[in-house]
Amino acid sequence: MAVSYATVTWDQLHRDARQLAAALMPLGPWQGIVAITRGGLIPAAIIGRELDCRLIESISVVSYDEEHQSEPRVIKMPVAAGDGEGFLIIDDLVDSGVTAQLVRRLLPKAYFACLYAKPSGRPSTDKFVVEVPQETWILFPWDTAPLFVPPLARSRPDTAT
Ligand SMILES: O=P(O)(O)OC[C@H]1O[C@H](OP(=O)(O)OP(=O)(O)O)[C@H](O)[C@@H]1O
Ligand SMILES: Nc1nc2[nH]cnc2c(=O)[nH]1
Ligand SMILES: [Mg+2]
Repeated sequence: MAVSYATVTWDQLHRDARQLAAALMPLGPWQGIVAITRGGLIPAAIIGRELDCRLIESISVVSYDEEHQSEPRVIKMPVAAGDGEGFLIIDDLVDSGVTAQLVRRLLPKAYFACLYAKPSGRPSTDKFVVEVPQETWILFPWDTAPLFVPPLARSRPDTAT
């Protein structure tokens, strides 16, 4: 279980994806992008737009049920990407690095980039934007919604901090 949570807003995610695109631009041209679903889909769309890259393939991997990790399962292969030559692999984050290692084995010539990296996953990336502590759980904009919070003066004494 995570010790703390870090919330990423849509604005922050967009800025971080554009920063990643700027770092990837001089390493191109890229023939295509492989998004790791589902978390890599929105970052891949933003990066594809910035790099003017319209060939977006996907690989579907299931690694977590909420915060519980399981053996990763590939439920759709990225057939258009061949061995990965000329392709970028994009994901939202690496945590243990297990998902990234699995996808890299399937696309050995591709370049792996993500927005956020925890220390255990960092060696499995070629590029990332922000390092996040291992015990922090990242909450993406699609994981959250604004919620009413009562004013301090109206909260029960035993719940006020
Ligand atoms: O480095 P790891 O420990 O392998 O974890 C990273 C993976 O876990 C999450 O995917 P998840 O399986 O939760 O699926 P989702 O992208 O569909 O939400 C995240 O989007 C990465 O793909
Ligand atoms: N949303 C989210 N998914 C994950 N999958 C593995 N680590 C994380 C994380 O920190 N946040
Ligand atoms: Mg994922």
